[in-house]
Order: sequence, then C-alpha cells, then structure tokens
Amino acid sequence: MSKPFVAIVGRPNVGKSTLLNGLAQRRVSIVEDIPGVTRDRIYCNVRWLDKEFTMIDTGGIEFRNKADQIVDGIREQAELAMEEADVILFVVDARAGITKDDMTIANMLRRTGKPVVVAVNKVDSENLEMEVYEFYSLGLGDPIGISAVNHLGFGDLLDKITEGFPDNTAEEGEDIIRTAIIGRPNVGKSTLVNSLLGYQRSLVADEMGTTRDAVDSIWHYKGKDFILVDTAGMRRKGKINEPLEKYSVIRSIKAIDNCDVAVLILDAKAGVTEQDKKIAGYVHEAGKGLIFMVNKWDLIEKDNHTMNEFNKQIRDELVFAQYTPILYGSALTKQRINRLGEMIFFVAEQQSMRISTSVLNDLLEDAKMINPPPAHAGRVAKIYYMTQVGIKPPTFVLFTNDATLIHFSYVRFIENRLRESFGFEGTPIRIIVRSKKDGEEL
Ligand SMILES: Nc1nc2c(ncn2[C@@H]2O[C@H](COP(=O)(O)OP(=O)(O)OP(=O)(O)O)[C@@H](O)[C@H]2O)c(=O)[nH]1
Ligand SMILES: Nc1nc2c(ncn2[C@@H]2O[C@H](COP(=O)(O)OP(=O)(O)OP(=O)(O)O)[C@@H](O)[C@H]2O)c(=O)[nH]1
Repeated sequence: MSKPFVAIVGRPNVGKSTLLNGLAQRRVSIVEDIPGVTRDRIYCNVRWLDKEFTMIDTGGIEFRNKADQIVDGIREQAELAMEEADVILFVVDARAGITKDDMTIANMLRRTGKPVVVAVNKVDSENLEMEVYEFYSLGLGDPIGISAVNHLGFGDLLDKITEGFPDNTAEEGEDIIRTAIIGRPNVGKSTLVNSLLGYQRSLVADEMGTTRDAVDSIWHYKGKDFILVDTAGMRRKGKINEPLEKYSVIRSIKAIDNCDVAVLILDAKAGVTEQDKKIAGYVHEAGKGLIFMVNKWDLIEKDNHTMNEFNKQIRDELVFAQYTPILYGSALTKQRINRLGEMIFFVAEQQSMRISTSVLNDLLEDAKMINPPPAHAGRVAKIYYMTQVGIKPPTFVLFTNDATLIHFSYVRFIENRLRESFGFEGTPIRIIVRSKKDGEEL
C-alpha cells in the first residue's frame, strides 16, 4: 500500500509553509513574509493517531496581475496536485476573506473530483471564528478554522484529512523488490529503465497533455522479479514550459515512498548537484535502500584517478549516506548496468537483515569497552541492552538509565559498530534511545 499523498494548495502568503512546519512539528521549510518565497523543504511525513501520510506544499498558486490568467508553471503545479493527491488541502486566509483567486482555485479543485479539505488559516482568536463561515460559499464542504502559527484546530483538520486513509499497518516480507529509478531531469532515467527492461515502455497521453507511463513495470532478472515503481511524468519531453524543479522532486518523492530500494542516478558530467542532495536526503529520511548510479560514464575522459575522485566527491557532498554503494556505468551503452540487479537485490537483503539480541549485546559490550558511555553533570550513562525492533530500515532500541545522557555522537558510534560488524550496506539504520526507570523490568 502506498502512503497517502496530500497536496497543499492556495494563494501565496496564506500560511502554507507555516502549516506544513506546524504539522511536521519541526522546521522543515523557510517561512518568510515575502509572497512566493522559495522554500527549501516542501514535504513532510505526518503521523496522526495510527495513520500516516506524506504532505507536499505545491507552492503558491499565483495569478498574473492582468485578467485572471494563471502563470503557466504554477498551473502545472496545481494540475500536478490534482493528478497525484489523494486529498487536496486548500488553505485560505481568514483575515483576507474570500478573494477572486480563491474562487478560481476552488473551481479548479472542484473539477478534479478529489476530496478537498478547506483550512481557513489565521483564526488566531475567537473573534475571527465567524470569518470561517464565509468560506462555505467556496462550495467545498465544511471549512475548518485553524491557526498555523498557534497550532490551533490541527486535530480537527487532521481528522478530516485522514478520514478515508487506511490504518498504518507495516507490511513485511513481500518478495518482489520495489525499485525506484530517480534523479533530476535528463540524467537518463528513462534510458536506464528501457535498457533494463530490454524494450521501450509504452506511453499514454492523458487529457492534460502530459505524457505519462501508465503502470509500474515488472523487470525479470536472473530468476528474480523487480518492480520498477512508476516514475510517471519524470519525462515530459518537448514541453515549452519545463516545469519548475519542484515538479521532478514531487514525482521522486512519490516514487521513493513506494519503493524498497531507490537508485539515484547522478550525471557524470554534472557531478553532485543541490537537487541530488535533496532527493538523496529524502530517501535517507524515508528509511529506504539507496544506490548511486553515476550515469553517462561513457562521456567522461578517464584516467586512473577519475573514479576515485568521483567517489570522493560523492562521499564529501553526501556525508549522511556513506553506506551507499556506487555504480559507474552507462544507461545508453549498457556498460555495467547488469550489475545493478545484483546490487539492488543485495541492498534489499541488507535492509531486511535481523540480528539476534544476544549477538547485539556482545557487540554492545565491546563497544562500551572501547568507548564508555558519556557522563554529564555528574550522571553516568548506563546502557543496559540493545534489541532490533524492525527491518526496512533496520531499527534498534537502546535501553539506558537516562536517554538524555546519550548524545547523537554516541549513537553514531554505535551505528558505525553495527555497520562494521554486519554491513547494512545501502540502508539507513535507525537507533532509538529509551530510558528505563529504576526498578522497571528489563
Ligand atoms: N496571524 C497569523 N499569521 C500567520 C498564520 N500562519 C501564517 N501566518 C503568517 O503569514 C505569512 C505567510 O506565511 P507562509 O507560511 O510563508 O505562507 P505561504 O502560503 O507558504 O506563502 P508562499 O510562500 O508565498 O506560498 C507569514 O508572515 C506567517 O507568519 C496564522 O495562523 N496566523
Ligand atoms: N552518452 C550518454 N547519454 C545518455 C546516457 N543515458 C541517457 N543518455 C541521454 O541523455 C538524454 C536524457 O535521457 P533520458 O533517459 O530521457 O533522461 P530522463 O532522466 O528520463 O529525463 P527526463 O524524462 O527529462 O526526466 C537522452 O538524450 C539520452 O540518450 C548515457 O549513459 N550516456
């Protein structure tokens, strides 16, 4: 089951980023008082009770000053939201009241036939509550008053958004490895997919004039089946208004959420770019397997050092993903692409590995000897034991007398010990530190 996808739309400055940040309960994007300000992070994963979904800010829907024409690039984002979202969250501003642009957006949204939830933001005080009723006239059902700044009304909003979502049931043990081929426009994703499959995937054109692949493809390789997760729309050839960079990011995020292992294609000529970092960062946070493929290797003039230099660049730029295997090759000439199947399979095994508690505790004893747990303000940290509680990604719990004493650097040390002993190549690892009170049973 793929995680439900919620797209936030609305005019500039209504408070979309503030809401996203509030719901993520951590700062994920830059909030500034300038309309249309570019934001760094546009997505977050939200957990509400036993439900989980991905929320994306598609940016402000802006209109040209003259007439009611929508700026092309922005309209594409709105279309994208409509195409991809399971629920559309339409944010409006109680202080501004209903504007003409709100009405236009409401009409667009109504035509999608998708569930739309209207959040009336900036209801910071009781005397603004009456303003919410005005928004019934958008014709999109019950508007919900919220204050993104003060975190008011979030419960009602989340109830409404997640109404039809399935409970978050972790699935394990699926045999077929779901693989997403991701990367910036033009790095060679389609070429790679076609080379792997050995034939051209057929395309269908939908009504909006975008070209998209219809379904996930099954790739048979050495007696194994892989699903190549649909990265539809990653190719949009010949469009006059190449959509914003965001467009490919949004598609990537969807594909990543639905995969076990992501193959991030880097362009050998371009090196590691900012967008590559963002996409890799998302894979890491999502806890998915990750492989880097440096593509278009055929275009590079090489000597004995070239590969090492490239390795170094990747390790320096993508410090959080030291665990990631790197493949150099060419989707076009098919150089080394047959290695990819083995690598994906290997990473999938690594992310499903289970280590017994007794083995983990031997490792922990060794680790404590080499590097005793820290003391802070006269309190000594005691680590009682460690156990693995999950796979995909491998997740461990470290039980201590006081979790606040175990700092990030110590957790990193334990992670490194786990990797030295067991590999866990190509997969992020999660370590949760828990306090056990005195007298509590271990
Ligand atoms: N009073 C009040 N102000 C808010 C609230 N939420 C957001 N704001 C303010 O509204 C302004 C715009 O907020 P943003 O979150 O950047 O708005 P946005 O819709 O993401 O804007 P764009 O980046 O232009 O798309 C900021 O100054 C926020 O502090 C709220 O609940 N109450
Ligand atoms: N020389 C060389 N060219 C390549 C290689 N892989 C892809 N290309 C070329 O790069 C261009 C873009 O390739 P695509 O496969 O369409 O890239 P994409 O990532 O699917 O692009 P979007 O659909 O725009 O996201 C095409 O002209 C390919 O022929 C490679 O390994 N070597």
